[in-house]
Amino acid sequence: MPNQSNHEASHEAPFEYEKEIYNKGLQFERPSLTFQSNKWESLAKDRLSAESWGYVGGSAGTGETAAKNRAAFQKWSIVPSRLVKAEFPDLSVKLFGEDYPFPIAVAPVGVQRIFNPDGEEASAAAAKEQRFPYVMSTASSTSIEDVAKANGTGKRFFQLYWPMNEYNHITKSLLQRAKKSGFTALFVTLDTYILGWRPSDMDNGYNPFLRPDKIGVEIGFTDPVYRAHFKEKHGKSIEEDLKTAAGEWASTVFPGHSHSWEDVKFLQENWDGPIVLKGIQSVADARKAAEIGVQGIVVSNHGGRQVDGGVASLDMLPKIVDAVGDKLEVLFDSGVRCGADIAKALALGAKMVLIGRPYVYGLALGGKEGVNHVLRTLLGDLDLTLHLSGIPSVNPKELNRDRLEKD
Ligand SMILES: Cc1cc2nc3c(=O)[nH]c(=O)nc-3n(C[C@H](O)[C@H](O)[C@H](O)COP(=O)(O)O)c2cc1C
Ligand SMILES: O=C(O)C(=O)c1ccccc1
Repeated sequence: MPNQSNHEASHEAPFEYEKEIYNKGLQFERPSLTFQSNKWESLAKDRLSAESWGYVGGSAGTGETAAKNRAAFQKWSIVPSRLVKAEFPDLSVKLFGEDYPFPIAVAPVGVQRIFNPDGEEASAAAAKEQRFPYVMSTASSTSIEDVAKANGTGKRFFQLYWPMNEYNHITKSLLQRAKKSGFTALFVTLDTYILGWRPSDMDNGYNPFLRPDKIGVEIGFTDPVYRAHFKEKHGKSIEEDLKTAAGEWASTVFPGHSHSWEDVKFLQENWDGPIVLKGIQSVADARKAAEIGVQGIVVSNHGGRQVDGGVASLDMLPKIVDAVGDKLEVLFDSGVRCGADIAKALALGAKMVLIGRPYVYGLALGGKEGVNHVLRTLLGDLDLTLHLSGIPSVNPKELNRDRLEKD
C-alpha cells in the first residue's frame, strides 16, 4: 500500500517543535521533565509505589524478551545521506484511508489510574493535543464514554480483550459502545488471553483487576449488558457483590484460553471499520491475518510482558512486512524508546509505531503534561533524526531498509 504524503498537515508541528527545542532551550528555559528519554524510566520508578512500578516496569519471567526487544534496535544503524536537500521531513501517513500527521500512536495500556489519578483521561487528552491516535484498552480504569470525551476531536481506536463466544452479547455491547463513542478501528489483542508469568507482580501480590477500589474493572462495571448478565446470574447487582463481579469480569476478558481464527468472523460481522490483530510475531500468522481479510496487524510481543525467552518484535518485523506488507497495514510496537527507534521500525516497514511504556512514565511523572512532554519529545527527536540523516519523508520510497546498516 503506497504511503501518501500530506504535506500541509505534517509540516507545522515538527517545525515548531524543533524551533522550540533550539530557541527555548538556548534561552535557558528548563523543562519540568527531562528531554533525556533514557531517564524517564528510573524517574518513574522513584515516583511510583512498588506495586505500580512493578506493574509497568515488569516483564515476563527473567525479562529476556523485553531485553531482546531493546537489543534488536541496536543491531540496526541509520546511514545518513549528505549534500541532499535536507528539509523538515514529511511525517504524514495514510492509514486505513485516513490521513495522520505522524506515524506514531499511543499504545493501549490498562489501569492507568494506578500511575496518576487522571489516568486514561490525561493520556487521551494529550494524544489529541499531539495529534496522535489514542488506542484505548479494555482494561482501562475510565469508561469508554469518558475516555472518548477526554479525547474529543482526536482520533481513537478501541483495543479489545475478547470474551469467549458464550459472552458474545457482552462483546457486542463493548463494540457498540466503542462505535458510538467514535472509536474508528478495532485492535484485537491476541497474546493476552491470560496474564503472563510476571514475578514482579507475584512478589507484590498485585493484580490490577482485584484491587479493592475496583478501578481495573471499570469497563465491565459500566457495561449495561455485563451488569444485566451479572444480575441474572447471581440475583444481585454488581454493587452488592463487588468482589465476585470483579473476579468474573477479569475471567471474562482474560478467559485463560484463546479464540480461533474462525472466531474473527464474528468481529468482522459486528464491527463496522478496520480490524487490526495485535500481538502477531510469526510470518505464518501474518499470512493468516491477510487471508481472513483483516485490515491490519500490530507486530508486537506486548513489550515482553507475556512470554519470556521470546523473539524480539523488531527481529520479526522485516520478514512479516515482506510477506504481507502489500496486503495489509503493518504496525509495530515493543521496545520503542526514542526517535531513532521509531525511524528504524519505519525503515523496516512499519506504517505506524505504537508508544507504550514511555508515555506511562510521563503520566506517572506529570499527568497530562507529562504525557504531552514524552510524546512531543519522541516526535521532535524523530523529526530531527530524519532531518539530519537527509531523509525527506517517512514514505517507504524514502525511508526503507537501504537507510540502515545491520551490525
Ligand atoms: C502497564 C502496561 C499495560 C498494558 N496494557 C495493555 C492492554 O490493556 N492492552 C493491550 O493490548 N496491551 C497492553 N499493553 C501492551 C502495550 O500495548 C504495548 O504492546 C507494549 O507496551 C509495547 O512494549 P514497550 O512498552 O516495551 O514499548 C500494556 C503495557 C503496559 C506496559
Ligand atoms: O499488563 C498488561 O500487559 C495488560 O495487558 C493488562 C492486563 C490487565 C490489566 C491491565 C493491563
